[in-house]
Amino acid sequence: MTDVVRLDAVSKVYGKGQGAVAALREVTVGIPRGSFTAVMGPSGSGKSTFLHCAAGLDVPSAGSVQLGGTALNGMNETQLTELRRQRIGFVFQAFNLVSSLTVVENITLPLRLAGAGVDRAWLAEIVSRVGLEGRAGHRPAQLSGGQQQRVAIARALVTRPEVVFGDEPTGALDTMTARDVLTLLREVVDGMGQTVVMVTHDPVAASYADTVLYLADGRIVDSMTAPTSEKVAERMTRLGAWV
Ligand SMILES: Nc1ncnc2c1ncn2[C@@H]1O[C@H](COP(=O)(O)OP(=O)(O)OP(=O)(O)O)[C@@H](O)[C@H]1O
Repeated sequence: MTDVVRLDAVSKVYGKGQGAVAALREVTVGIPRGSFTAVMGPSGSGKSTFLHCAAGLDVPSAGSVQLGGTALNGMNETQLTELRRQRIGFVFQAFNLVSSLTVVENITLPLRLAGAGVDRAWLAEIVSRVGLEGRAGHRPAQLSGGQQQRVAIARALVTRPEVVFGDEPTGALDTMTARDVLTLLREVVDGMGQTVVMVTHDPVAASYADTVLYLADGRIVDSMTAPTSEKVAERMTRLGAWV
């Protein structure tokens, strides 16, 4: 499998001088196309910084990031914004839907922002895959939390991005609803060939991934394939995440 995201010796330092914080330290990793990756680690280990650097939301202090073979280094903010809009999907803990827009308007918003047309067949397929048929005209307030996150996932998929990044996508959901959303993300990988990279604190969520990357103090210190929630929890305990 080819890597859709590549980080080579990526470091990120916030601040300067005495107050400088090294949030990432020479992180090198490749994310294979069509894979589901969970990023875990103790609080402050650099998970969000990793996601932000990989997604072009933040610029590394050193090292290089590639997305689908395109180097992000040297891109200006306009180019990065365009790249994020066209080639990356995002799913956040807080859904981040526009309350005044309907389900379909929310899903197609990235296309309208990019000035692109709507492929009706593709839209119908996405709405069906995320299980929102019959809800197209609803507004977010008329939906459950799980349904709202399904809208956000559909919105992330609508541009056929190279990769979907999730920042605690199930963090605001109850256990059962979270499992439904994780099952959907798994289907997005298995059925659509999408690549998903998700930051999570939850070993159960991580167990839906193909690979778990463990960050500690800004470095990738371990990875695990075929994770189970028990193995993930045990590894996190050894990292000192929950002591
Ligand atoms: N904008 C910033 N300015 C200064 N320091 C920052 C900034 N963002 C993050 N940091 C610091 O960088 C380190 C890594 O932060 P990051 O948010 O990536 O960790 P995390 O693993 O996502 O944490 P959490 O699980 O608590 O969300 C922390 O020490 C944090 O305080």
